[in-house]
Amino acid sequence: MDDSSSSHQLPIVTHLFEPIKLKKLPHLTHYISNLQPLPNPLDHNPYFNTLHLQNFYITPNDVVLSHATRFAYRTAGPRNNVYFNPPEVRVAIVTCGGLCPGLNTVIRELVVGLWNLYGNREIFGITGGYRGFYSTEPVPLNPSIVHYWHNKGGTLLQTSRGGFDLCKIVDAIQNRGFNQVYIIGGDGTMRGAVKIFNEIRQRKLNIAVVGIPKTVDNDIGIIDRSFGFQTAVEMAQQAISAAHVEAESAVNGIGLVKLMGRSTGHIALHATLSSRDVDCCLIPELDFYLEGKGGLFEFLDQRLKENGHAVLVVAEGAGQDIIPRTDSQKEERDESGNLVFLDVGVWLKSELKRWWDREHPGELFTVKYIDPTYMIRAVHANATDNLYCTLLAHSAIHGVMGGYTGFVAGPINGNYAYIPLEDVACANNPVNTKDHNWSWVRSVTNQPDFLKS
Ligand SMILES: Nc1ncnc2c1ncn2[C@@H]1O[C@H](COP(=O)(O)OP(=O)(O)O)[C@@H](O)[C@H]1O
Ligand SMILES: O=P(O)(O)OC[C@H]1O[C@](O)(COP(=O)(O)O)[C@@H](O)[C@@H]1O
Ligand SMILES: [Mg+2]
Repeated sequence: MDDSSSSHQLPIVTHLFEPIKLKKLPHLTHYISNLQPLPNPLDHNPYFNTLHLQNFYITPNDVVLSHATRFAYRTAGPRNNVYFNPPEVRVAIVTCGGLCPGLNTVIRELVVGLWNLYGNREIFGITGGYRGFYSTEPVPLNPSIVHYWHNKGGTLLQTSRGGFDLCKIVDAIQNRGFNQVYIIGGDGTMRGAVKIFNEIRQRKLNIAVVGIPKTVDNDIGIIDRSFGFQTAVEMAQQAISAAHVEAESAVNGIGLVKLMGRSTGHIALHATLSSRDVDCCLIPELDFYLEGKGGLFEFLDQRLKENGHAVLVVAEGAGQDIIPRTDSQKEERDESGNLVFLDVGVWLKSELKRWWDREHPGELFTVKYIDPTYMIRAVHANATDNLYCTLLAHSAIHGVMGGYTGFVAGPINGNYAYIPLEDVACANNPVNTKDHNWSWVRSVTNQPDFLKS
C-alpha cells in the first residue's frame, strides 16, 4: 500500500470509532422536584402487555443510533414507570400547517391509544391550528368519535397557518388544565412547539409537550421520513403518467408536471425514480438554466429528436431564483411567514414555447402542463403510512406517560426513537445532489448536471 492510499483510509477508520454520545432528553422531573414515579398501568393491560413477553419495558440502556447525526437517542416505547396518574390526565391534540395524508390517523391513534392503553379519559381536540388554543372551545374526543377517521383525508380537527401567540397559547393550556399537549405539524409547527415547551418549562408547569412531525414535503431532518410522504409520491404517479400519455400522443410533445416541495424536492425526486417515464427532474436544491450549452433547452431538443416526446417534473420551489419577479412579489409571505412562490410550471411552459418558436418556427410543438397541487396531499394515508402513523402516535403516548417532554417521536434507521424537539425544529432535510442517490436519478433520466463549464 502506498502512502497516498493509507492517508486516504485513516480518517475513515477514525470516523468509525468516534464515540457516540447519548442525546439528553428533557424530563418533567428535571424541573419539577416532587414528581413521583408510578407503576405503569400497562402492568394490568392484558391486551398490550402480554405477560409472557420478556423485556416488555424499554430501559435506559435501549438506544437508537443515528448515522447522520452520530448521536444515540432513547428508544421509544413503554417505560417501567409513568409520571401521570390516568384519572388526572387532560390531553390536548392540535394539527397545524398544511395538510398531509395520515393526519387523521395520527389523531385517531392518539385518542384510541391514550384511552385503551393507559385508561386516559379526558381527551380534547384543539380546532383550527395554534390559534384554536385561545380562540375556540376544545372538542371532547373518544374512540367512538374517531373510529373511522383514518379513512378520511385532511384533518377533522382543522388546521391553519399563522395565529401563533405564545403567551395566549400557554395561558390557555394552563387555564384549561391540560397536562399533555400533542402537537402535530411541520417544520414551522415544530419551531412553535419549542417555544411552547420552553415557556412551560420556564413557568415550571407539570405539562408535557410532544411534537409529531408532519410534512408532505419530507423536509424535516433526523427522522427517516415523515408520514404521508409515501402516499403523496404514489398520488403523483397519476399526474406523471397522464403527462407521459399526453406528450407521447403529440408531435414534439412535452409533458410538464409540477409537484409540491417548497424547499425540498423529495416528492419530485421519488416520483421520478418510481415512475421511470421522466426525462428531467428539477428540484429546489439544484440550480438549473435554460439557454446555451448544457442547459435545459439543449437537452430537451435532443430528447425530442431521439424520442419525439419528453416528460419534465418540477418541484414548486425549483428555479425561484431565475423566475423574474417584482419587488412586492419578492416580499410576499403566507400567514406563517413562508415565502409565497411564483408558479414555476406556468413560467416554464411559456419559456418553452418561446424557445421552440424561436428555434423551430412553424414546426408542431405541444406543452401539456399538469399541476395536481392539493390532489397529492388531500387524500387519506395509504397502508404503509397508516401503519407508520399508528406507531408514531403510540410512541408519543408512551414517552409522555413516561414523563418525557419537549421531544419528538420518530423513526431513525427504522427504529422508533425520542429526539429533542429543539433538534428536530432546526434540522432540515434537503436532497443531497452530491451523493450516490442523485447519480442514480441522473442515470434514470440522463438529464444534464447543469454545472456550467
Ligand atoms: N418560527 C416560528 N415560531 C413560532 N411559530 C411558528 C414559527 N414558524 C411557524 N410557526 C407557526 O406554526 C404553524 C404552522 O407553520 P407552517 O409553516 O404554516 O406549517 P408547517 O408546520 O407545516 O411547516 C403556524 O401556526 C405558524 O404560525
Ligand atoms: O396552499 P397551502 O395550504 O399554503 O399549502 C402549500 C404548501 O404546503 C405544502 O404542501 C407543505 O408545506 P408544510 O408541510 O410546511 O405546511 C408545500 O409543499 C406547499 O408549498
Ligand atoms: Mg413547513
